[in-house]
Amino acid sequence: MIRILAGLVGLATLGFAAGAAMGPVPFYLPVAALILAAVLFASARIPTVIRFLIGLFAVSFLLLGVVTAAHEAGLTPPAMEAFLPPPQAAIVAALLALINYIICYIPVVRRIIDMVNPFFESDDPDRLELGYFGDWNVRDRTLGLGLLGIIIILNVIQVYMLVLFNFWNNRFYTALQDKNAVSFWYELGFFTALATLWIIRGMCESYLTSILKLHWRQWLSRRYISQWLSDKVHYRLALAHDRADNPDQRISEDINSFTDQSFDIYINIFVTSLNFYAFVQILWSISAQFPYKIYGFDLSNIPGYLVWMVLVFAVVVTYLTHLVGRPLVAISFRKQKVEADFRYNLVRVRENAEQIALLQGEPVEQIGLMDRFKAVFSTTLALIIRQLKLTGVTLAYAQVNVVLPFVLLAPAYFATADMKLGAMTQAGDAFGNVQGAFSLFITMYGTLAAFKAVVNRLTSFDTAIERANEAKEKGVKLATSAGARNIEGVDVDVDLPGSIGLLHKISFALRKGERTLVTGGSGSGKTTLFRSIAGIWPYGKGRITLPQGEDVMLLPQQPYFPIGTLRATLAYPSEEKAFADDMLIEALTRAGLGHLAGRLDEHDNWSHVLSGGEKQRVAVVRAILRKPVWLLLDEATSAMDEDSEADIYRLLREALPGTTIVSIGHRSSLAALHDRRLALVKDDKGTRMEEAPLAAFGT
Ligand SMILES: Nc1ncnc2c1ncn2[C@@H]1O[C@H](COP(=O)(O)OP(=O)(O)OP(=O)(O)O)[C@@H](O)[C@H]1O
Repeated sequence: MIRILAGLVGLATLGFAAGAAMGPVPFYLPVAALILAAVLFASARIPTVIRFLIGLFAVSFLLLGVVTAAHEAGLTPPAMEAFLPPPQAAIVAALLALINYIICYIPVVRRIIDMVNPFFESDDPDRLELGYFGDWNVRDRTLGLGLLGIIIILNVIQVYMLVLFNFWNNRFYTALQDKNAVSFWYELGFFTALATLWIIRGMCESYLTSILKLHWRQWLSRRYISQWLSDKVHYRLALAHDRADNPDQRISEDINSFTDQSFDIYINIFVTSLNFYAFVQILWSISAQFPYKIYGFDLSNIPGYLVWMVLVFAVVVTYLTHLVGRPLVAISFRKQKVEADFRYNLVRVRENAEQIALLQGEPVEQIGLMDRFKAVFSTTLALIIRQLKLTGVTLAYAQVNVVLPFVLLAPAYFATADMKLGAMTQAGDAFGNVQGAFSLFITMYGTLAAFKAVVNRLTSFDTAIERANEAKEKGVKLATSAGARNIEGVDVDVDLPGSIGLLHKISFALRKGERTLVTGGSGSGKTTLFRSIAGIWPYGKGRITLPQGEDVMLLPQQPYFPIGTLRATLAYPSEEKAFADDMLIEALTRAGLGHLAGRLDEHDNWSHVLSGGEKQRVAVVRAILRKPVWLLLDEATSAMDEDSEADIYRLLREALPGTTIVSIGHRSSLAALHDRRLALVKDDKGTRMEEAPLAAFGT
């Protein structure tokens, strides 16, 4: 597509060049067309979203260029005269394409574009809600680029309308000054029509922008959530907690801010550039009408002196703003972190309400929470103070700007008898718009600083996810073998985070069909060894071989409960409706939870409702429903009395005859429920795993 456009612009170059050679077409048109054609050819390799914008500007260039050339050649009807675009508008379109191309090569901007781009390339299906115009099934790429294009066009219309307002300003005040009632009422009618269009345009832009941001956020959230949850990345991130604090906040808030701000910043800069172009011409052309003498030297002898004055003023203030505002990026970054820490700790109190109440831990929780809040307080204070300084600079700048145009224009106004008030107000308006464009950096400093912090948090999250993915390759290797019957480990090292050794060169075989009890002192590494067998522990080396295609299920001491219906809790991690009612009820009854059979569709936080023993029975129900080939029980019956524990083991043997059970446990009564024991034994040389007599356990 972009190559076809490049070809068209190439053809236009020839056409404009011929026109210029014959006279009427201005020389800058073929020059701009040639540069644009080169940009389009080179654009094949840049991100889609920017290529699309360049394409959009190239189409605008072609349209404006043809209109301009036709006008210069005297081919446009006189009735169209008032509506023709200004002669250099085509150049601005070409320039915008060039600028968009160049920014791709600024490293920090490129990093942001690379984060923005994937949505605009995505083939994911989506649904666009357009109110009265119905709902449409579209790909995200079509939705993103389509809405972006419309919003850009709406913004061009906005700038065009601002120029119309500027000229209206002159006519309106002149009519007032001349006490010309007819002209006054006519201009008021013109204003009403323009203002109506302004409102409709604004509403369309606001709606479409919000819809685009919302869909983009949805897409990004889906992508980050899937990366975070895939391949146990979330678990490895939690283990290496220094890498990316509070992933929840990055996914919920940072993505929201990113989609919100990156779009606003781009549109803001785009509109400001157009504004700048439109009004700098007006200000430039009227500079000569406003003589300004300093020590006898008339400044209006300098072409466009008003523009230069605004520029010098803005450069000085921009530099000052940068000096004052620079630390904002780091402070904003820290603020996001401490806010998330504070919120997370509040959630932890809510989640562990019972434990805290039983231990009467409220005072210490309060101290802990207020400590967290202290960090929020001091960071917010640092932010307030920094923003105060920045606000001082921007407010002072804004106030000076109120009077500056008049200070510069007044001497000429008073000295020139026939100068109208309208000319003065139009110049003041143009002055304000140009200075607004120059001071974009100043007014947006706070937003840019916050945005940079958000970009940093998302990129460091990306890096952390990448590292967590790399860590997947580390740790004990799990190999599956078609010929294997048992789970076997040979010379396995299991480490703790920070390369601290836990188990060194241990070898073991968990034999199919044989109930094995793994024992060892507290903290000897039994659970961590189970994590390695389950394939989630990323620290260590060696190889554990498992029989191919055989499901391994691990039941921890404290099972996880999602918030939802009891049915969903029992089926977890399968779909809520994965099991028929009679299967669920039978499993519940066999596990001693028959009293819950009527509550399958009750929605609750079941981990707070059920007793410790009941929770462990629910985990057993899950195992019965899933029927794994290997069932690893990590103190999974510790909350039950010895008789209940024996019942549960009997149930597992009956309900899962093809399942091999391997348990970790401390109770001597477990000996009778197993066929064999492996013990982790610690001595001066480290911890080793050895065969141990069952009878000797617990004595
Ligand atoms: N995520 C972790 N980060 C750092 N150290 C850990 C982590 N998990 C476990 N450890 C440490 O590894 C050691 C072994 O822990 P593990 O839970 O495997 O022991 P265990 O034999 O199952 O103990 P217990 O019988 O008391 O349950 C302990 O010293 C523990 O502090």
